[in-house]
Amino acid sequence: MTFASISLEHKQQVLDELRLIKQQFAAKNWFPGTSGNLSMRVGDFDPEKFYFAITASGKDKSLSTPEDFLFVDNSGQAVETTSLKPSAETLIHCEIYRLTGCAAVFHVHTVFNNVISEWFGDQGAVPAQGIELIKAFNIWEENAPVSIPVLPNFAHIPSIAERVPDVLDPSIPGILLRGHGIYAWGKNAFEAKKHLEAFEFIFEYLYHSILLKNSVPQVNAIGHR
Ligand SMILES: CSC[C@@H](O)[C@@H](O)C(=O)COP(=O)(O)O
Ligand SMILES: [Zn+2]
Repeated sequence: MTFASISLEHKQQVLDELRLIKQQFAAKNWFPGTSGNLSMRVGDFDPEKFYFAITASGKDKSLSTPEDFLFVDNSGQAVETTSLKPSAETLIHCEIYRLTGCAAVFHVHTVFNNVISEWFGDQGAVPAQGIELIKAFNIWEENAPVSIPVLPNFAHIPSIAERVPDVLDPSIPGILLRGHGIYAWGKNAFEAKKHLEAFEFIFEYLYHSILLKNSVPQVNAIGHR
C-alpha cells in the first residue's frame, strides 16, 4: 500500500474526525499552552508500513485552521510536501501504532495526569481498583485491579519512544509520561476518546481520594503485578 493509493475520501473523513475531537478536547481545556497532540491512522495496517494524520507541532490546538494536521509515515516523516512540522512527539505515536495496530492515539497534558504521574512515578505504575470506569478498558472482571504504566520523561523524544515497548501492556490502552501527560489509544477515534476520558476520570478520582486519605497506596498493596 502506498499513501497515494489511499482514497481522498477516507483521508478527508479522518481529518474531519480529528478536527471534531480536537475541538471537543479543547473545550475541556486539555491543550494548555499548545500542549497535546492527536493522530489517526489511514489505510491498512502493516507494522512496517502505515500512515497517519497528526497535529502539526506547536500550534494553538484550541483553534481550527487549514494548517492543523499533516500526514506522516511509520517513521514519522511527512508524506506530502508541506511547510508544517509534525508533532515533536510523532515518534511516540509511531511506536504505539507499531506495537498495537490501533487506529487512533490521543495525548493530553492535564493537572490530574501530571500530579498522579509524579505520585506513582517511582513505582512505575498507577494502581486502580473498584472504579466502574475501568470497564471502559473492556475489563469486566469483578473488582479487577489495573496498573497504568508510568514512563520517565525525557526532552529527547526518541529516548521516550524506545522505552514504550518495555511498559506497554496490551490490556491497558494508555501510558503515562511522568510530569508530562498521558497517551491513550483505541481501534478507532471513538474508542481512543473513551479510553482517554476514563483515564482522566480515574486520575481525578485518585487525586481526590489520595488527598482525603493523605497517603499514596502501593502497587503491591492491592495485588497489582
Ligand atoms: C509546549 S509544552 C508541550 C510539548 O512540549 C509537548 O509535550 C506536546 O505535547 C505538544 O508538542 P507538539 O509538538 O505541539 O505536538
Ligand atoms: Zn506532550
